[in-house]
Amino acid sequence: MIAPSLLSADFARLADESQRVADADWLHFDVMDAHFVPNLTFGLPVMQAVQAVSPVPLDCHLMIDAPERWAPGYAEAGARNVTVHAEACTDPRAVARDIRAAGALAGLALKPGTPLEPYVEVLRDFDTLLVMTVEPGFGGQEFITEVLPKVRRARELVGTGHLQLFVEVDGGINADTIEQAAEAGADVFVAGSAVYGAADPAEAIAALRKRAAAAMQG
Ligand SMILES: O=C(CO)[C@H](O)[C@H](O)COP(=O)(O)O
Ligand SMILES: [Fe+2]
Repeated sequence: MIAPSLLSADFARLADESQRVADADWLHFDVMDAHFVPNLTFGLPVMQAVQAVSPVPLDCHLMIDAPERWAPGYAEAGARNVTVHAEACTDPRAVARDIRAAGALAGLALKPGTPLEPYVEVLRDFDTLLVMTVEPGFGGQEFITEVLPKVRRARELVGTGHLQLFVEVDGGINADTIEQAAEAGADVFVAGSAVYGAADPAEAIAALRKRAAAAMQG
């Protein structure tokens, strides 16, 4: 699945920008609070406004402190998937339960330096694992190749049936890096600048999808 990130869209035209990626699978919505990450974007009221007009289901990535307080609201508003950061949660299982009870898929995100192993059992209660391939906070950064073993390990755990979840990668995904991520086992690809920075976002999505599918078959 390809999930363009609105972080790289024109914030003054969010309705149009969601229409421009109507062929995408999920529309990635990066919530930043200037505490968990050193940047501030948008929150629940803006998400509700986008949700009302978007032709694509929303994938909310909450880069915020105290996600337990806010995550269920995004699910209640109609998000398809709501992801919280492991580093910000005191009880990730409880957050997953609340997100699912409110009707969305539940995701757990790991920063590049956060290991997977301590979260393997917790992830049995989640639907999505978001592996950050840049330090969270900004779009347009370079893909961190060193994170790929974490993607491989997650795919292995899904392959053996220990986990059942989407393996999503976020940060620095473009026509080149998407192949490495797909080969390592990712199946959801967030792309901000590679989609919204392209002259034709629909074409960019199709090209990314094609490259990922070819790499996955290989
Ligand atoms: O979570 C994020 C940053 O914290 C964004 O989703 C991500 O950076 C997408 O932007 P790009 O594809 O330009 O790297
Ligand atoms: Fe994100």
